Amino acid sequence: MLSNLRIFAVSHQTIPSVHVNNICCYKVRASLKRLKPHVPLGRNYSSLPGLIGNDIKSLHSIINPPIAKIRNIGIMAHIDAGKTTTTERILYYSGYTRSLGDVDDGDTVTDFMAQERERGITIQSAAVTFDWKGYRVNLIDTPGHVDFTLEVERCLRVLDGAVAIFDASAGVEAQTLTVWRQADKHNIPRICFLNKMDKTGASFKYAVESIREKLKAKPLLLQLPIGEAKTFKGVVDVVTKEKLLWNSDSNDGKDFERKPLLEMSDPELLKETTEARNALIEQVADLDDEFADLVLEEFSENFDLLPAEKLQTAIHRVTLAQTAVPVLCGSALKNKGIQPLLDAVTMYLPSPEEHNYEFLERISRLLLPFADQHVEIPLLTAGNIALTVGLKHTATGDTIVSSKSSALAAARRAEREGEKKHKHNNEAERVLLAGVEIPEPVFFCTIEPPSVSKQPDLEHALKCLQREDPSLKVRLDPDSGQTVLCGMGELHIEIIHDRIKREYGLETYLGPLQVAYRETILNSVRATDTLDRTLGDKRHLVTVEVEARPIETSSVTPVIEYAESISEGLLKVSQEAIKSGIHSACLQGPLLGSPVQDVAITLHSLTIHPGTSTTMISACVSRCVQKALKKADKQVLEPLMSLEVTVARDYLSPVLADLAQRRGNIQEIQTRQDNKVVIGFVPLADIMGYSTVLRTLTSGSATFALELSTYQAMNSQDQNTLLNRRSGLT
Ligand SMILES: Nc1nc2c(ncn2[C@@H]2O[C@H](COP(=O)(O)OP(=O)(O)OP(=O)(O)O)[C@@H](O)[C@H]2O)c(=O)[nH]1
Repeated sequence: MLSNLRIFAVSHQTIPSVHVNNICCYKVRASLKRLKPHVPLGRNYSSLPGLIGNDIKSLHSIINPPIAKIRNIGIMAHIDAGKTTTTERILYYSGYTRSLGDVDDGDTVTDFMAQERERGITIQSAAVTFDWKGYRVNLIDTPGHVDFTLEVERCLRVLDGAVAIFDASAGVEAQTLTVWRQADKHNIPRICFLNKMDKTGASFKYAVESIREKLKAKPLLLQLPIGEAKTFKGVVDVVTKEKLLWNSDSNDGKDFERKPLLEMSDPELLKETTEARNALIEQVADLDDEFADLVLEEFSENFDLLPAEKLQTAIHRVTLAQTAVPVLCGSALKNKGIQPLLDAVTMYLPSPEEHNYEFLERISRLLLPFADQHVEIPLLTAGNIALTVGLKHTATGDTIVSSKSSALAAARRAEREGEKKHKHNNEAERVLLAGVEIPEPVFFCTIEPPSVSKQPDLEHALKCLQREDPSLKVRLDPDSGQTVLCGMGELHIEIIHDRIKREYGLETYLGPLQVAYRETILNSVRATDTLDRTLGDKRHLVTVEVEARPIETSSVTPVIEYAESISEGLLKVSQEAIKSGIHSACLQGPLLGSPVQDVAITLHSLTIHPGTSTTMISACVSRCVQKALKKADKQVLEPLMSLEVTVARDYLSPVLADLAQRRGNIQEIQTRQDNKVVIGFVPLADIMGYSTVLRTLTSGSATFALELSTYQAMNSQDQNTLLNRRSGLT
């Protein structure tokens, strides 16, 4: 019986059907050979868990661990904070790989897409499974680049907890804020890991402060670093008052020394740790009444007598309640601090039964993931993460349930509990449960197959990629008939292009990358239209009057209103047709053919000759709305991006001068260690290809993060230049 199964759709090659027993080893082995191109060079298949030879037995033990011993967690962070490196260390220390993968050498387990290996970045989330001290951990490594923010969000939906990784020399960065907000939205308890403690400029204090200030979170300091930057050699466990030192001679970090802090050998460190522990106890007591009672009743005289386990249990509760976040530190690259991080994952993050889910779900074919390798499994108990294949109509963000009636029951329950928003929707809509929020694409470009005969193959490839990645939008240009790709950023579209080539064997041609503008109207206008057509012996006759007026919504979905004079009976038969006519008209504005935002359409009158088809009603309404939009005063809106550039002091001036030329609006310049952080806004049209320019300007020392902030009105001069360029006048 499957229950509480959360679906996390990824496109992977599946392996032939296998049952988990020894007889099937050969089959697994054969399929792994077929998957060989994905397996990192220099890595041994036998290092993959539970898939080979004798190791296959271990799958029995890991498939069905008790639910309390399962942790479904994600790793999330700003780009380059070290998620993949940390994941590699985790897999190594938990015994699931026999060598340490390195992003810089392109041989990690979780970055298994060719593009990830080549670029040293994570694009697609990878799921891996391993055991740690009797716990089963399902872990998802998510991308840090802002172009793949949807990928992060779809992972968060299936997780019970997350580890947020920070670069200790940078603290909270732009994308950390985004993923933190996403985790807030999905109520995911977190622990923080301050990575790169070995790096020049690393500062535990600075990073903790930035968590407090920028994330508005309460950090619980469970560790203190021993040394910083070049001198970093270990951590102090504040809860147990022990020091953990990694032997600098042992380069894989497997062995380390854990010793109680003693007055004789470490008087200073002991004093500092005792103070930190007392502060931690007070902080947790403030947040947890049960713990406060315990401390007051039994240990108020001497906090030293409070057993570590009592404090750990209270920290677990506080973490689950999300009133504070445990903070740990280390250096994944230098192999320090990873084992205590794993202990903290099992100790403080929730098991699936502690994370409240509404539904029980059932599905027929399941695969146990290990990055790009899978084993089909016969069943799965509650609380696990698995992959499923072959679902034809299911896309990322959907919730799969056992039956419509259970979904309706769940929806009714949600409604009773206050989610009234579905109340007025029809039944089909009510069974749709909370999905992932799909960000609006800001770039588009045309894509063409090498020959017309390959068009169906291209359509198939795009359909598959879209199901996996809903932030990729595909549409047909009605004028040219060309296929248009809409995506989150330059890198996003580049990767899609590359994947079509590598995974579907199709060489395609991309047109120039263009900014996705929008349009709006500035005044109210009315228009009337009549459609009178006879097809065969049937007359289709519609007369309609609409009014278009500007409103403030920041949405491309038009608000639709009906005048009181329109009878309910008429609306009943034609409402869907009217809606679709209005929507299609607003998808292509009169200025640039871009979506129209911030507009309300009122239907003032409608007469329909009996026998008129709904298609004709829709066509007439659409034409009439387009007429009205054309008559109005119009305005182009352009995407305004929020930008954060981190740059060494010496390069600040050229970066600022360059941004000024790009219509950049600088809001603030912060100091972060030896770096300056420039925060501001810049129109997307002026920031295309910025990574190359920034690299040249700063000799590769700067990084930046870009995110859609809003759509803003263009000034008339810029708008005219754009319109002239589009119409071929300049
Ligand atoms: N000094 C130092 N460098 C590190 C550490 N961890 C990772 N790095 C380096 O930081 C860079 C980024 O590491 P990744 O592990 O790819 O980071 P990521 O967060 O997975 O990156 P994305 O997936 O692209 O967001 C690489 O060059 C790593 O070698 C660390 O503890 N110390």
